[in-house]
Amino acid sequence: MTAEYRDMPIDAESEQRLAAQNLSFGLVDTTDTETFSAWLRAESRGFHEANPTAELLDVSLKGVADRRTTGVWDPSAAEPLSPVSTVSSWPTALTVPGTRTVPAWAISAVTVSPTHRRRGIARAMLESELRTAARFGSAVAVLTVSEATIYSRYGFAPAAMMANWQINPRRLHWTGPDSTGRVHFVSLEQLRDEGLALVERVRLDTPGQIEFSGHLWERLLGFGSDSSGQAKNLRAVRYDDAEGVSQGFAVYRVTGTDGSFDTNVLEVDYLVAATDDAYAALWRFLIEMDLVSEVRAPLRSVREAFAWQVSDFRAVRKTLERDHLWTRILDLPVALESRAYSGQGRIVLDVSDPLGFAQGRFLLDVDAVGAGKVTPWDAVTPDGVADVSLSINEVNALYLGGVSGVTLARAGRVTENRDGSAVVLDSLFQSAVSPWLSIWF
Ligand SMILES: CC(=O)SCCNC(=O)CCNC(=O)[C@H](O)C(C)(C)COP(=O)(O)OP(=O)(O)OC[C@H]1O[C@@H](n2cnc3c(N)ncnc32)[C@H](O)[C@@H]1OP(=O)(O)O
Repeated sequence: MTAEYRDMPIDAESEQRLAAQNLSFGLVDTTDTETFSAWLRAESRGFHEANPTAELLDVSLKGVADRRTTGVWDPSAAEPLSPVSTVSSWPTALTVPGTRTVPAWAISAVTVSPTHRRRGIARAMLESELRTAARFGSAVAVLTVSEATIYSRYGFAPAAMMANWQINPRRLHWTGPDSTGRVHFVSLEQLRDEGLALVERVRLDTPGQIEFSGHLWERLLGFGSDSSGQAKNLRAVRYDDAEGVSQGFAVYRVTGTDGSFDTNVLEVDYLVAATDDAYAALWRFLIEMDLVSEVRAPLRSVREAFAWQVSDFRAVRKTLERDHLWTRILDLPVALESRAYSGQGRIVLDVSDPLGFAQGRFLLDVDAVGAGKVTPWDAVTPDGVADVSLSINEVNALYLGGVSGVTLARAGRVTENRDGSAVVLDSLFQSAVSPWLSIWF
Protein backbone atom coordinates (compact mmCIF):
# COMPACT_ATOMS: atom_id res chain seq x y z
CA MET A 1 0.00 0.00 0.00
CA THR A 2 1.38 3.43 -0.82
CA ALA A 3 1.82 5.83 2.07
CA GLU A 4 0.25 8.74 0.16
CA TYR A 5 -2.62 8.89 2.67
CA ARG A 6 -0.09 9.99 5.30
CA ASP A 7 1.17 12.89 3.25
CA MET A 8 -2.11 14.27 1.97
CA PRO A 9 -2.32 17.92 3.01
CA ILE A 10 -4.16 18.87 6.15
CA ASP A 11 -7.79 19.88 5.64
CA ALA A 12 -7.85 23.64 5.02
CA GLU A 13 -11.38 24.26 6.35
CA SER A 14 -10.67 22.72 9.76
CA GLU A 15 -7.24 24.31 9.86
CA GLN A 16 -8.86 27.75 9.50
CA ARG A 17 -11.53 27.02 12.10
CA LEU A 18 -8.92 25.96 14.61
CA ALA A 19 -6.60 28.85 13.75
CA ALA A 20 -9.46 31.21 14.66
CA GLN A 21 -9.08 29.82 18.22
CA ASN A 22 -5.28 30.29 18.06
CA LEU A 23 -4.79 26.54 17.74
CA SER A 24 -2.50 24.93 15.22
CA PHE A 25 -3.61 21.85 13.32
CA GLY A 26 -1.04 19.59 11.69
CA LEU A 27 0.34 16.20 10.80
CA VAL A 28 2.83 14.43 13.04
CA ASP A 29 6.06 13.19 11.52
CA THR A 30 6.03 9.72 13.07
CA THR A 31 9.79 9.34 12.49
CA ASP A 32 10.35 12.28 14.86
CA THR A 33 10.50 10.38 18.16
CA GLU A 34 10.06 13.37 20.46
CA THR A 35 6.99 14.77 18.69
CA PHE A 36 5.40 11.35 18.17
CA SER A 37 6.05 10.33 21.81
CA ALA A 38 4.33 13.50 23.01
CA TRP A 39 1.38 12.68 20.75
CA LEU A 40 1.20 9.07 22.06
CA ARG A 41 1.31 10.29 25.67
CA ALA A 42 -1.48 12.77 24.94
CA GLU A 43 -3.56 9.97 23.42
CA SER A 44 -3.07 7.79 26.54
CA ARG A 45 -4.01 10.71 28.77
CA GLY A 46 -7.11 11.36 26.65
CA PHE A 47 -8.35 7.82 27.36
CA HIS A 48 -7.31 8.02 31.05
CA GLU A 49 -4.76 5.27 30.50
CA ALA A 50 -1.53 4.99 32.44
CA ASN A 51 1.37 6.98 31.09
CA PRO A 52 3.02 4.50 28.70
CA THR A 53 6.18 2.81 29.97
CA ALA A 54 9.32 3.20 27.85
CA GLU A 55 8.72 -0.36 26.60
CA LEU A 56 5.13 0.32 25.54
CA LEU A 57 6.05 3.65 24.02
CA ASP A 58 8.68 1.91 21.93
CA VAL A 59 6.09 -0.65 20.72
CA SER A 60 3.69 2.12 19.71
CA LEU A 61 6.37 4.29 18.10
CA LYS A 62 7.04 1.40 15.73
CA GLY A 63 3.61 -0.24 15.65
CA VAL A 64 1.45 2.73 14.63
CA ALA A 65 4.04 4.76 12.75
CA ASP A 66 2.30 4.02 9.45
CA ARG A 67 -0.94 5.74 10.48
CA ARG A 68 -1.86 9.21 9.36
CA THR A 69 -1.29 10.95 12.67
CA THR A 70 -2.90 14.31 13.29
CA GLY A 71 -2.79 16.69 16.22
CA VAL A 72 -3.92 20.10 17.45
CA TRP A 73 -1.49 22.19 19.50
CA ASP A 74 -2.08 25.21 21.71
CA PRO A 75 1.07 27.39 21.62
CA SER A 76 -0.11 29.19 24.76
CA ALA A 77 -0.32 25.98 26.87
CA ALA A 78 2.23 25.25 29.60
CA GLU A 79 3.37 22.22 27.57
CA PRO A 80 3.05 23.47 23.99
CA LEU A 81 4.59 20.31 22.49
CA SER A 82 1.87 18.14 23.96
CA PRO A 83 -1.10 18.11 21.55
CA VAL A 84 -4.51 19.09 22.92
CA SER A 85 -6.17 16.79 20.42
CA THR A 86 -5.20 13.56 18.65
CA VAL A 87 -6.62 11.51 15.77
CA SER A 88 -5.13 8.77 13.64
CA SER A 89 -6.40 7.12 10.49
CA TRP A 90 -5.47 4.72 7.72
CA PRO A 91 -7.06 3.10 4.67
CA THR A 92 -8.43 -0.40 5.10
CA ALA A 93 -10.93 -2.75 3.44
CA LEU A 94 -14.36 -3.33 4.99
CA THR A 95 -16.12 -6.61 4.27
CA VAL A 96 -19.65 -6.10 2.97
CA PRO A 97 -22.38 -8.69 2.24
CA GLY A 98 -21.55 -10.98 -0.65
CA THR A 99 -17.91 -11.79 0.34
CA ARG A 100 -16.69 -8.49 -1.07
CA THR A 101 -14.98 -5.43 0.30
CA VAL A 102 -15.31 -1.66 0.01
CA PRO A 103 -12.42 0.83 0.38
CA ALA A 104 -12.70 2.19 3.89
CA TRP A 105 -11.01 4.76 6.12
CA ALA A 106 -10.37 3.68 9.71
CA ILE A 107 -10.38 6.43 12.35
CA SER A 108 -8.92 5.92 15.81
CA ALA A 109 -7.34 7.67 18.81
CA VAL A 110 -9.84 10.56 18.84
CA THR A 111 -9.09 12.57 21.97
CA VAL A 112 -9.41 16.17 23.10
CA SER A 113 -7.64 17.27 26.27
CA PRO A 114 -9.98 17.93 29.23
CA THR A 115 -8.48 21.43 29.29
CA HIS A 116 -9.85 22.10 25.79
CA ARG A 117 -13.10 20.12 25.64
CA ARG A 118 -16.44 21.35 24.22
CA ARG A 119 -15.17 24.10 22.04
CA GLY A 120 -15.53 22.31 18.71
CA ILE A 121 -12.08 20.72 18.40
CA ALA A 122 -13.39 17.16 17.95
CA ARG A 123 -15.90 18.39 15.38
CA ALA A 124 -13.13 20.10 13.41
CA MET A 125 -11.00 16.94 13.59
CA LEU A 126 -13.81 14.56 12.62
CA GLU A 127 -15.07 16.65 9.73
CA SER A 128 -11.49 16.97 8.56
CA GLU A 129 -11.09 13.19 8.65
CA LEU A 130 -14.26 12.66 6.62
CA ARG A 131 -13.23 15.18 3.95
CA THR A 132 -9.72 13.71 3.82
CA ALA A 133 -11.10 10.18 3.51
CA ALA A 134 -13.41 11.26 0.70
CA ARG A 135 -10.52 13.00 -1.08
CA PHE A 136 -8.46 9.84 -0.73
CA GLY A 137 -11.25 7.83 -2.37
CA SER A 138 -12.53 5.85 0.62
CA ALA A 139 -16.23 5.17 0.18
CA VAL A 140 -16.88 4.58 3.89
CA ALA A 141 -15.33 5.76 7.17
CA VAL A 142 -15.29 3.25 10.03
CA LEU A 143 -14.59 3.40 13.74
CA THR A 144 -15.13 1.64 17.06
CA VAL A 145 -16.29 3.93 19.82
CA SER A 146 -15.79 4.69 23.51
CA GLU A 147 -19.30 6.13 23.83
CA ALA A 148 -22.37 5.64 21.64
CA THR A 149 -23.33 9.31 21.95
CA ILE A 150 -20.54 10.98 20.01
CA TYR A 151 -20.62 10.00 16.35
CA SER A 152 -24.24 10.09 15.12
CA ARG A 153 -23.90 13.85 14.63
CA TYR A 154 -21.31 13.17 11.92
CA GLY A 155 -23.57 10.69 10.08
CA PHE A 156 -22.21 7.48 11.62
CA ALA A 157 -24.44 4.66 12.86
CA PRO A 158 -23.82 1.25 14.38
CA ALA A 159 -23.56 -1.17 11.46
CA ALA A 160 -22.32 -4.24 13.32
CA MET A 161 -23.23 -5.24 16.86
CA MET A 162 -21.27 -7.41 19.25
CA ALA A 163 -22.09 -9.68 22.14
CA ASN A 164 -20.30 -10.90 25.25
CA TRP A 165 -21.23 -14.54 25.87
CA GLN A 166 -21.14 -16.46 29.10
CA ILE A 167 -21.26 -20.25 29.16
CA ASN A 168 -21.75 -22.47 32.19
CA PRO A 169 -19.87 -25.60 31.08
CA ARG A 170 -20.92 -27.59 34.15
CA ARG A 171 -24.59 -27.44 33.16
CA LEU A 172 -24.27 -28.69 29.62
CA HIS A 173 -22.73 -31.21 27.30
CA TRP A 174 -21.71 -30.86 23.71
CA THR A 175 -24.42 -31.80 21.20
CA GLY A 176 -22.76 -30.36 18.11
CA PRO A 177 -21.02 -32.39 15.44
CA ASP A 178 -17.87 -34.41 16.10
CA SER A 179 -14.84 -33.11 14.29
CA THR A 180 -12.46 -35.28 12.39
CA GLY A 181 -9.27 -33.26 12.83
CA ARG A 182 -7.05 -32.41 15.82
CA VAL A 183 -6.46 -29.55 18.21
CA HIS A 184 -2.78 -28.74 18.85
CA PHE A 185 -1.20 -26.36 21.32
CA VAL A 186 1.00 -23.84 19.51
CA SER A 187 3.16 -21.02 20.79
CA LEU A 188 1.99 -17.43 20.47
CA GLU A 189 5.10 -16.74 18.40
CA GLN A 190 4.13 -19.51 15.96
CA LEU A 191 0.63 -18.14 15.77
CA ARG A 192 1.98 -14.65 15.17
CA ASP A 193 3.85 -15.98 12.13
CA GLU A 194 1.18 -18.30 10.73
CA GLY A 195 -2.18 -17.13 12.04
CA LEU A 196 -2.74 -13.95 10.10
CA ALA A 197 -3.03 -15.86 6.81
CA LEU A 198 -6.01 -17.69 8.33
CA VAL A 199 -7.59 -14.46 9.54
CA GLU A 200 -7.19 -13.09 6.02
CA ARG A 201 -8.73 -16.25 4.55
CA VAL A 202 -11.93 -15.86 6.54
CA ARG A 203 -12.19 -12.08 6.56
CA LEU A 204 -14.52 -12.02 3.56
CA ASP A 205 -17.01 -14.42 5.17
CA THR A 206 -18.36 -11.86 7.63
CA PRO A 207 -19.62 -8.36 6.79
CA GLY A 208 -18.10 -5.86 9.21
CA GLN A 209 -14.59 -7.32 9.41
CA ILE A 210 -11.74 -5.09 8.37
CA GLU A 211 -8.33 -5.83 6.96
CA PHE A 212 -5.71 -5.60 9.67
CA SER A 213 -2.17 -6.67 10.34
CA GLY A 214 0.90 -5.40 12.18
CA HIS A 215 0.14 -3.68 15.47
CA LEU A 216 -3.52 -4.72 15.67
CA TRP A 217 -2.66 -8.36 14.99
CA GLU A 218 0.22 -8.46 17.48
CA ARG A 219 -1.90 -6.78 20.14
CA LEU A 220 -4.54 -9.53 19.75
CA LEU A 221 -1.90 -12.09 20.71
CA GLY A 222 -0.73 -10.07 23.68
CA PHE A 223 2.44 -8.74 22.09
CA GLY A 224 2.93 -5.09 22.81
CA SER A 225 0.81 -5.17 25.92
CA ASP A 226 2.53 -5.07 29.30
CA SER A 227 4.68 -8.20 29.18
CA SER A 228 4.37 -8.77 32.92
CA GLY A 229 0.59 -8.75 32.73
CA GLN A 230 -2.14 -10.77 31.12
CA ALA A 231 -0.12 -11.70 28.06
CA LYS A 232 1.64 -14.31 30.15
CA ASN A 233 -1.54 -16.25 30.75
CA LEU A 234 -2.46 -16.53 27.11
CA ARG A 235 -2.57 -19.99 25.55
CA ALA A 236 -3.05 -20.72 21.87
CA VAL A 237 -4.49 -23.76 20.09
CA ARG A 238 -4.76 -24.51 16.42
CA TYR A 239 -7.18 -26.84 14.70
CA ASP A 240 -5.95 -28.95 11.79
CA ASP A 241 -8.51 -30.84 9.70
CA ALA A 242 -8.32 -34.54 8.84
CA GLU A 243 -5.94 -33.71 5.97
CA GLY A 244 -3.66 -31.81 8.35
CA VAL A 245 -4.60 -28.37 6.99
CA SER A 246 -4.88 -25.60 9.62
CA GLN A 247 -8.48 -24.37 9.67
CA GLY A 248 -8.70 -22.29 12.82
CA PHE A 249 -7.19 -21.20 16.10
CA ALA A 250 -8.17 -19.90 19.49
CA VAL A 251 -6.36 -17.77 22.03
CA TYR A 252 -7.60 -18.06 25.60
CA ARG A 253 -6.57 -17.70 29.21
CA VAL A 254 -7.76 -19.16 32.49
CA THR A 255 -7.96 -16.84 35.46
CA GLY A 256 -9.01 -17.20 39.07
CA THR A 257 -6.71 -20.13 39.83
CA ASP A 258 -6.80 -19.64 43.59
CA GLY A 259 -5.80 -23.21 44.39
CA SER A 260 -9.32 -24.54 44.93
CA PHE A 261 -10.06 -24.78 41.19
CA ASP A 262 -13.70 -23.98 41.95
CA THR A 263 -14.02 -20.59 40.33
CA ASN A 264 -11.76 -20.70 37.29
CA VAL A 265 -12.90 -18.60 34.36
CA LEU A 266 -11.78 -19.36 30.83
CA GLU A 267 -11.79 -16.23 28.71
CA VAL A 268 -11.70 -16.60 24.93
CA ASP A 269 -9.58 -13.75 23.61
CA TYR A 270 -9.89 -14.63 19.95
CA LEU A 271 -11.26 -17.52 17.92
CA VAL A 272 -11.26 -17.80 14.19
CA ALA A 273 -12.47 -20.74 12.11
CA ALA A 274 -12.39 -21.20 8.37
CA THR A 275 -14.80 -24.14 8.40
CA ASP A 276 -17.81 -25.27 10.45
CA ASP A 277 -15.76 -28.32 11.44
CA ALA A 278 -13.00 -26.10 12.89
CA TYR A 279 -15.57 -23.88 14.63
CA ALA A 280 -17.19 -26.86 16.36
CA ALA A 281 -13.84 -28.42 17.31
CA LEU A 282 -12.45 -25.25 18.86
CA TRP A 283 -15.57 -24.33 20.82
CA ARG A 284 -15.94 -27.91 22.04
CA PHE A 285 -12.30 -27.90 23.16
CA LEU A 286 -12.83 -24.71 25.17
CA ILE A 287 -16.25 -25.58 26.60
CA GLU A 288 -15.13 -29.08 27.72
CA MET A 289 -11.98 -27.81 29.46
CA ASP A 290 -11.52 -29.38 32.89
CA LEU A 291 -11.21 -27.24 36.04
CA VAL A 292 -13.25 -24.42 34.50
CA SER A 293 -16.59 -23.31 35.89
CA GLU A 294 -17.31 -20.45 33.48
CA VAL A 295 -16.39 -19.68 29.88
CA ARG A 296 -16.51 -16.05 28.78
CA ALA A 297 -16.39 -15.09 25.14
CA PRO A 298 -16.36 -11.30 24.75
CA LEU A 299 -16.62 -9.36 21.50
CA ARG A 300 -18.32 -12.14 19.56
CA SER A 301 -21.08 -12.13 16.98
CA VAL A 302 -24.61 -11.65 18.28
CA ARG A 303 -25.50 -14.87 16.46
CA GLU A 304 -23.11 -17.63 17.50
CA ALA A 305 -23.72 -21.20 16.33
CA PHE A 306 -22.34 -22.66 19.58
CA ALA A 307 -25.58 -21.65 21.30
CA TRP A 308 -27.18 -24.40 19.17
CA GLN A 309 -24.43 -26.96 19.83
CA VAL A 310 -24.96 -27.60 23.54
CA SER A 311 -27.56 -29.48 25.57
CA ASP A 312 -28.87 -26.56 27.66
CA PHE A 313 -29.96 -23.29 26.04
CA ARG A 314 -30.03 -21.58 29.42
CA ALA A 315 -26.40 -22.43 30.17
CA VAL A 316 -25.39 -20.07 27.35
CA ARG A 317 -26.32 -16.43 27.53
CA LYS A 318 -25.38 -12.99 26.34
CA THR A 319 -24.24 -10.76 29.17
CA LEU A 320 -23.93 -7.76 26.86
CA GLU A 321 -25.18 -6.91 23.38
CA ARG A 322 -24.33 -3.52 21.96
CA ASP A 323 -23.07 -1.42 19.06
CA HIS A 324 -19.51 -2.07 17.97
CA LEU A 325 -18.55 -1.07 14.42
CA TRP A 326 -19.86 2.32 13.29
CA THR A 327 -19.81 3.22 9.61
CA ARG A 328 -20.20 6.50 7.72
CA ILE A 329 -20.84 6.29 4.00
CA LEU A 330 -19.05 9.02 2.06
CA ASP A 331 -19.63 7.87 -1.51
CA LEU A 332 -23.12 6.41 -1.60
CA PRO A 333 -23.12 4.93 -5.14
CA VAL A 334 -19.74 3.21 -4.60
CA ALA A 335 -20.69 1.98 -1.13
CA LEU A 336 -24.05 0.56 -2.20
CA GLU A 337 -22.75 -0.95 -5.44
CA SER A 338 -19.91 -2.67 -3.54
CA ARG A 339 -22.18 -4.99 -1.60
CA ALA A 340 -24.41 -7.81 -2.80
CA TYR A 341 -28.16 -7.83 -2.08
CA SER A 342 -30.38 -10.62 -0.85
CA GLY A 343 -33.21 -10.16 -3.33
CA GLN A 344 -34.18 -8.53 -6.59
CA GLY A 345 -36.00 -5.20 -6.58
CA ARG A 346 -35.97 -1.44 -7.00
CA ILE A 347 -36.18 1.26 -4.38
CA VAL A 348 -35.73 5.03 -4.31
CA LEU A 349 -33.70 6.23 -1.33
CA ASP A 350 -34.24 9.89 -0.47
CA VAL A 351 -31.20 10.52 1.71
CA SER A 352 -30.58 13.56 3.88
CA ASP A 353 -26.97 14.21 4.86
CA PRO A 354 -26.23 17.48 6.70
CA LEU A 355 -22.53 17.16 5.83
CA GLY A 356 -23.41 16.81 2.16
CA PHE A 357 -21.44 13.68 1.22
CA ALA A 358 -24.43 11.49 0.38
CA GLN A 359 -27.28 13.99 0.13
CA GLY A 360 -29.82 13.26 -2.65
CA ARG A 361 -32.34 10.90 -4.17
CA PHE A 362 -30.98 7.65 -5.55
CA LEU A 363 -32.55 4.71 -7.35
CA LEU A 364 -31.12 1.38 -6.21
CA ASP A 365 -31.85 -1.28 -8.82
CA VAL A 366 -30.92 -4.82 -7.79
CA ASP A 367 -30.85 -7.52 -10.46
CA ALA A 368 -31.63 -11.22 -10.21
CA VAL A 369 -28.14 -12.12 -8.97
CA GLY A 370 -28.12 -9.48 -6.23
CA ALA A 371 -25.95 -6.88 -7.98
CA GLY A 372 -27.04 -3.29 -7.28
CA LYS A 373 -26.87 -0.28 -9.58
CA VAL A 374 -27.26 3.18 -8.06
CA THR A 375 -28.46 6.12 -10.15
CA PRO A 376 -29.08 9.67 -8.92
CA TRP A 377 -32.85 10.09 -9.28
CA ASP A 378 -34.57 13.45 -9.65
CA ALA A 379 -37.61 12.17 -11.53
CA VAL A 380 -40.90 10.91 -10.13
CA THR A 381 -40.61 7.44 -8.61
CA PRO A 382 -41.67 4.92 -11.28
CA ASP A 383 -44.81 2.81 -10.75
CA GLY A 384 -44.20 -0.31 -8.70
CA VAL A 385 -40.94 0.98 -7.22
CA ALA A 386 -40.53 1.30 -3.44
CA ASP A 387 -39.61 4.71 -2.01
CA VAL A 388 -38.26 5.68 1.40
CA SER A 389 -36.86 8.82 3.04
CA LEU A 390 -34.10 8.39 5.58
CA SER A 391 -31.00 10.12 6.85
CA ILE A 392 -27.45 8.97 6.18
CA ASN A 393 -27.41 7.48 9.71
CA GLU A 394 -30.13 4.99 8.78
CA VAL A 395 -28.40 4.10 5.51
CA ASN A 396 -25.34 3.24 7.61
CA ALA A 397 -27.37 1.21 10.10
CA LEU A 398 -28.83 -0.79 7.19
CA TYR A 399 -25.64 -1.01 5.16
CA LEU A 400 -24.26 -4.35 6.37
CA GLY A 401 -27.67 -5.90 7.05
CA GLY A 402 -27.46 -5.48 10.81
CA VAL A 403 -30.94 -4.03 11.35
CA SER A 404 -34.27 -4.51 9.64
CA GLY A 405 -35.77 -1.69 7.59
CA VAL A 406 -39.17 -2.52 9.10
CA THR A 407 -37.73 -1.98 12.59
CA LEU A 408 -36.36 1.41 11.53
CA ALA A 409 -39.69 2.33 9.93
CA ARG A 410 -41.51 1.36 13.16
CA ALA A 411 -39.01 3.47 15.08
CA GLY A 412 -39.91 6.44 12.89
CA ARG A 413 -36.41 6.58 11.48
CA VAL A 414 -37.36 5.48 7.96
CA THR A 415 -40.36 7.06 6.25
CA GLU A 416 -42.22 4.92 3.75
CA ASN A 417 -43.25 7.16 0.85
CA ARG A 418 -45.09 4.17 -0.60
CA ASP A 419 -46.75 1.45 1.47
CA GLY A 420 -44.68 -1.68 1.88
CA SER A 421 -41.39 0.04 1.06
CA ALA A 422 -39.73 -0.98 4.37
CA VAL A 423 -40.36 -4.63 3.55
CA VAL A 424 -38.64 -4.09 0.20
CA LEU A 425 -35.75 -2.44 2.05
CA ASP A 426 -35.47 -5.56 4.19
CA SER A 427 -35.67 -8.01 1.33
CA LEU A 428 -32.76 -6.22 -0.33
CA PHE A 429 -30.46 -5.28 2.56
CA GLN A 430 -30.69 -8.25 4.94
CA SER A 431 -27.56 -10.36 5.30
CA ALA A 432 -27.53 -14.12 5.84
CA VAL A 433 -24.40 -13.67 7.95
CA SER A 434 -24.85 -11.31 10.85
CA PRO A 435 -22.38 -8.42 10.59
CA TRP A 436 -19.60 -8.59 13.15
CA LEU A 437 -16.18 -7.06 13.73
CA SER A 438 -13.88 -9.23 15.83
CA ILE A 439 -11.43 -6.54 17.02
CA TRP A 440 -11.23 -3.07 18.54
CA PHE A 441 -9.21 -0.54 16.63
C1 LIG B 1 -12.90 6.45 17.36
C2 LIG B 1 -12.49 6.85 18.72
O1 LIG B 1 -11.35 7.15 18.96
S1 LIG B 1 -13.65 6.87 19.97
C3 LIG B 1 -12.92 7.75 21.31
C4 LIG B 1 -13.53 9.10 21.60
N1 LIG B 1 -12.71 9.71 22.62
C5 LIG B 1 -12.91 9.61 23.94
O2 LIG B 1 -13.87 9.03 24.41
C6 LIG B 1 -11.85 10.20 24.84
C7 LIG B 1 -12.45 11.15 25.90
N2 LIG B 1 -13.28 12.21 25.31
C8 LIG B 1 -12.71 13.21 24.59
O3 LIG B 1 -11.51 13.23 24.35
C9 LIG B 1 -13.62 14.31 24.09
O4 LIG B 1 -14.61 14.51 25.06
C10 LIG B 1 -14.29 14.02 22.74
C11 LIG B 1 -13.22 13.71 21.70
C12 LIG B 1 -15.26 12.85 22.83
C13 LIG B 1 -15.11 15.26 22.30
O5 LIG B 1 -14.23 16.33 22.13
P1 LIG B 1 -14.73 17.89 22.17
O6 LIG B 1 -13.69 18.69 21.49
O7 LIG B 1 -15.10 18.23 23.56
O8 LIG B 1 -16.03 17.82 21.28
P2 LIG B 1 -16.68 19.09 20.49
O9 LIG B 1 -16.55 20.31 21.35
O10 LIG B 1 -16.12 19.16 19.12
O11 LIG B 1 -18.17 18.64 20.44
C14 LIG B 1 -18.83 18.33 19.25
C15 LIG B 1 -20.19 17.84 19.59
O12 LIG B 1 -20.10 16.58 20.27
C16 LIG B 1 -20.76 16.66 21.54
N3 LIG B 1 -19.97 15.82 22.42
C17 LIG B 1 -18.66 15.90 22.61
N4 LIG B 1 -18.27 14.93 23.44
C18 LIG B 1 -19.36 14.21 23.74
C19 LIG B 1 -19.58 13.06 24.55
N5 LIG B 1 -18.59 12.47 25.22
N6 LIG B 1 -20.83 12.59 24.62
C20 LIG B 1 -21.83 13.18 23.94
N7 LIG B 1 -21.67 14.27 23.16
C21 LIG B 1 -20.44 14.77 23.07
C22 LIG B 1 -20.74 18.11 21.90
O13 LIG B 1 -21.77 18.41 22.81
C23 LIG B 1 -20.97 18.75 20.54
O14 LIG B 1 -22.32 18.60 20.19
P3 LIG B 1 -23.02 19.59 19.13
O15 LIG B 1 -22.16 19.61 17.89
O16 LIG B 1 -24.33 18.94 18.89
O17 LIG B 1 -23.07 20.91 19.81
